[in-house]
Amino acid sequence: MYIDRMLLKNYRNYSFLEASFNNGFNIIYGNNAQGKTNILEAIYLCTTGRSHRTNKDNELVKYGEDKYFVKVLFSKEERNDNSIEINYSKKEKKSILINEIAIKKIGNLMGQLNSVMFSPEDLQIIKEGPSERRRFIDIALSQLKPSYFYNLQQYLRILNQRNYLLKEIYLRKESITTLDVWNQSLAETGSKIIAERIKFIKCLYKIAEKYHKNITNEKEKLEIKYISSIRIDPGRDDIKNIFLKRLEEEKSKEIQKGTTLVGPQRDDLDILINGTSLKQYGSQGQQRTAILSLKLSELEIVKESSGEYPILLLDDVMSELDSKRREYLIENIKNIQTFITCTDKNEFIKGIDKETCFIKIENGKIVNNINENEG
Ligand SMILES: Nc1ncnc2c1ncn2[C@@H]1O[C@H](COP(=O)(O)OP(=O)(O)OP(=O)(O)O)[C@@H](O)[C@H]1O
Repeated sequence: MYIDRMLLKNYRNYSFLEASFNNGFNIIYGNNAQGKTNILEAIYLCTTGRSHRTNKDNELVKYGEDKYFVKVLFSKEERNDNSIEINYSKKEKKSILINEIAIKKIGNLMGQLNSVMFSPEDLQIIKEGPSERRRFIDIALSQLKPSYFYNLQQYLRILNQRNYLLKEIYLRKESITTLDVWNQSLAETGSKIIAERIKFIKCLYKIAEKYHKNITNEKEKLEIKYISSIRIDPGRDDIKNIFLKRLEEEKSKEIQKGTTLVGPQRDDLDILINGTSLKQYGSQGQQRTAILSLKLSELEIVKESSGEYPILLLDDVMSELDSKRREYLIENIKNIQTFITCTDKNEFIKGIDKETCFIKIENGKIVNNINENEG
């Protein structure tokens, strides 16, 4: 799949933008703070319905305006005139249209236009707390499987209600009579989420391990394990029953604390290099290589499951990688439409041997849009 054209109105620092892209590399270059990332953000918005930088649509509206408009026109194998349009006004709700038809739920957007974003902030997946790692899995899986997205939304609703009930039980003991019903719903939905995550991480690990081995000349072995707070033995245990058992075990502690202590909202990933924790002992370079391997495997998983590569968004990452890793990345994304932001376009000319579109951005405007073949 690839994006042919994009339109923006009053989005971030763009009053109006109309841009055409090619199916290969699109290099968006210019000085700092000119609006390069804003273009990638708008593409990402059309794939997930949310910005990768903020949850607040207000922030996306150009200063002094009260609504924004984003539209991308894209081709897929089965149809080449698809469109996604997002309209947001500070006074009304956000509306999303797929092929000119408004969708009722944001979940309908998932899987329409897939993208993988790779930016320096992705290091947080390794460096920060578990919520960053869960976010990574949830975004990837929601695009792959809209049913996962719906389950997750439902799970979060049940979790909120159950947490509310736990607080109430602490004050009024008799409220405990309804806890079992909530436990059943929580375990039913939560076990599906855990099962999907385990399956996804298994696939991701299998592919990422190979990439990592190649990049490091077989010196490093990358391992990724799903660590569940309900302490299951992946593939062997009946997740729902173990979940219910763990809720029973934690019951009095949960009532004391007024919150649910086990479930997918508490799970994490263990990422290891040669058997030791990458977060604790890995160098910045090793962490970057691991992220590169993860992102490359994500591309493969989307291709395997949907039949088409997603769009790749590389925000400022090229300058963070050494030349060997940069060449490895370029070599492995040859058949993927890629958007690259950078300050110096000459940095990339070496190694890019297919048609490349260079787009120079200055203060929220395209100052050229040339399709060049730099050979
Ligand atoms: N809602 C908004 N309205 C108007 N301008 C905005 C809005 N939000 C951000 N900006 C402006 O957009 C610019 C930043 O855009 P962006 O993040 O795309 O920069 P960039 O070109 O990728 O820069 P860098 O190379 O530093 O990463 C800044 O000038 C900022 O003031």
